[in-house]
Amino acid sequence: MKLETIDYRAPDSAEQFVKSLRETGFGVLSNHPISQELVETIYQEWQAFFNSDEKNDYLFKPETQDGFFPASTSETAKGHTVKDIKEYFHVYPTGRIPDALRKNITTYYDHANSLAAELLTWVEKYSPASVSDKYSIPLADMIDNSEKTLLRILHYPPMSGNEEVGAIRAAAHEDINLLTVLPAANEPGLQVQTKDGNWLDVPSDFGNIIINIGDMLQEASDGYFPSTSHRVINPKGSDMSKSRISLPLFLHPNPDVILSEKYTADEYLNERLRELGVI
Ligand SMILES: O=C(O)CCC(=O)C(=O)O
Ligand SMILES: [Fe+2]
Repeated sequence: MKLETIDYRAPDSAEQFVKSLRETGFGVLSNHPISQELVETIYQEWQAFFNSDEKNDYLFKPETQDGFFPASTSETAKGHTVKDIKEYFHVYPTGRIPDALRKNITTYYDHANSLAAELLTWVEKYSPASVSDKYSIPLADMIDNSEKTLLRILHYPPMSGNEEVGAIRAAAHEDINLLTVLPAANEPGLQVQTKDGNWLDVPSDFGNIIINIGDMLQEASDGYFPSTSHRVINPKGSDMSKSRISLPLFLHPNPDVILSEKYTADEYLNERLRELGVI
């Protein structure tokens, strides 16, 4: 298996993109409309924020899940026992955001959401009728003005050498949401698991946008679109002294959206958050 980078502006980009999602759970787009300059500025601004003590003024609230999640309370991926080596901040439209960082991050949130809605129309268009018949409403409408869509700014600190044995930056996991939209991070490390169980580097050329399927789209498509396991491995050699910043946007439907015969979006999310032990 290989992950091909798809030119967003190519005449057959939609079809190729959905084919890649179906076969690998991932799609990589170049030449897309998200400003790389904006992404770079965000990486710089948030690196400074994570390096400062100000982050501690924004400790996350369990009820709303917005704010700063320190490394000490960071996630343990489903099925794992060791915490990931990361800290992060959750941006929601109604959540807390430091004033100085608000403008760029909310601009990015809006732009990435617009791209995401377009990509969901691509997924819908190239879903076989037997699959799209199962969608309760058009996929793009599911996320329209959703306050549940989450932008996570992740900081993987330099390796100290004192990490817990077996800990990695992000242990293998699947995302909970419909699709995840992720600009290539400022350092490599993201890998996707192939059907035969091997780990493959996701092309991380700066400027690419990486999209992956989450469990909610897998549920809504009755398994046609696979939610693929991915992870972020630790750097080696001189890269150990470098931080890594990444910016996944997790597309969440409005809570009342019917995902499948079994679940609304809200029921599905709560079940998963309970399993993770964060609510
Ligand atoms: O940092 C990355 O590149 C990916 C992060 C990720 O998979 C996640 O937070 O769900
Ligand atoms: Fe993920």
